Amino acid sequence: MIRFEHVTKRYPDGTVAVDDLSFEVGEGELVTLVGPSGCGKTTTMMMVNRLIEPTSGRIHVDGEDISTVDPVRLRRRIGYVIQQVGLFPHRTILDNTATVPALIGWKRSKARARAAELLDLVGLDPQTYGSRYPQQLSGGQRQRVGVARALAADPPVLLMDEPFGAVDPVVREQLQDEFLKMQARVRKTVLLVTHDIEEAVRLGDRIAVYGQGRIEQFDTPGAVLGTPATPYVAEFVGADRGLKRLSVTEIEADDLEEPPIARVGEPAAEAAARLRAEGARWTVVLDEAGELHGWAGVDELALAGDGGTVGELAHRMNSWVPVGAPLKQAFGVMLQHDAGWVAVLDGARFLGVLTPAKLHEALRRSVDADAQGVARDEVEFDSVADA
Ligand SMILES: Nc1ncnc2c1ncn2[C@@H]1O[C@H](COP(=O)(O)OP(=O)(O)OP(=O)(O)O)[C@@H](O)[C@H]1O
Repeated sequence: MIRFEHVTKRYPDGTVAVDDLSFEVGEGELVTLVGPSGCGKTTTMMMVNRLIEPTSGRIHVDGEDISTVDPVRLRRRIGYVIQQVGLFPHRTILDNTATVPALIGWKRSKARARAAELLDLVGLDPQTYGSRYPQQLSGGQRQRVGVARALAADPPVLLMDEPFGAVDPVVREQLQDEFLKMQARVRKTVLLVTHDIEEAVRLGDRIAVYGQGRIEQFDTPGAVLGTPATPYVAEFVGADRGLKRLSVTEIEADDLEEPPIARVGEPAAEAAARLRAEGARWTVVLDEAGELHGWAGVDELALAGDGGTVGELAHRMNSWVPVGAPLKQAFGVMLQHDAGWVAVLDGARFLGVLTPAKLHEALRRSVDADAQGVARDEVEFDSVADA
């Protein structure tokens, strides 16, 4: 459906962005182009709709050599989704979505009916969102409109350049899921650019892993992850394997540290003196049942004077996760709340805290356990703290 034959692109300054590239995307197939910044992915994609012309080689779309096709006519057959979305700010969502059908001369009522259908397809109720303007939508919703608009003229081919790049990871996963469901229905021939191997693996029927201007491996996700064709691919995929492991390694009670603890009913000044003697600067605050109440700074407790209790001075603790949650969740919470540690709870009961050092240790244990074929708690491990 899309075929590259010995395609090279040399920019006027001499940069060879794409070097003798040959590959094919089958009809209804979704191929992801993945690789580091500057390796030529976007250049590859933009040659398909002739926003960039190759220096040499041929590109066929649907059996036709595209250098012989009028670019405007060509682009009607090719939907294009980009990260910045590029919606018209003064047009409603419905009109934005109907842009292409209107351009190619559909009647206004037909174009709008089609736009409503597509908004529905990407999970936006046209009654609710159709009359809004782009700035009245969230980033994720705008991305969906971008996809709906690209599909409006029902093109057989879809080019997507980092289509989910501008949204947070949670919304991103949602959009990816929805897109996959939609693709199962509409079966477009899709070329999707991403720098994220996880996204490439999730979405692609096949993946093209780019090195500098060339494809290092073009295969199914399983083959790319399982049997990387070159050391470069192994490294590219491997760097991310550790991160993927964060998603599958659960927090265990053994991973936790015991922080300084104060009880809600304890007089603040007394607690401060005790904690200072231990060298602590902050404390976790628990109630009588051992449940998490919050945290407090030792200096704040010291300033409270007579009569104040720890409970009165405690702050609410937002950075916590349940035991058994993946390490990735703990890491996410740490970043979200800019916290140096997260509390780990079993139900409401406080178990301990996970620090970045402990998180790293748990991750290494999990990797070593796999390598040695043993359980995680059997791994002999020299931590940095022991050195
Ligand atoms: N108009 C241009 N003139 C000269 N060099 C260019 C031009 N456009 C891109 N390049 C260069 O071509 C190479 C490939 O760029 P391209 O945008 O295709 O990479 P990419 O893999 O899509 O990167 P990213 O993920 O950062 O978007 C880069 O070295 C880039 O600097």
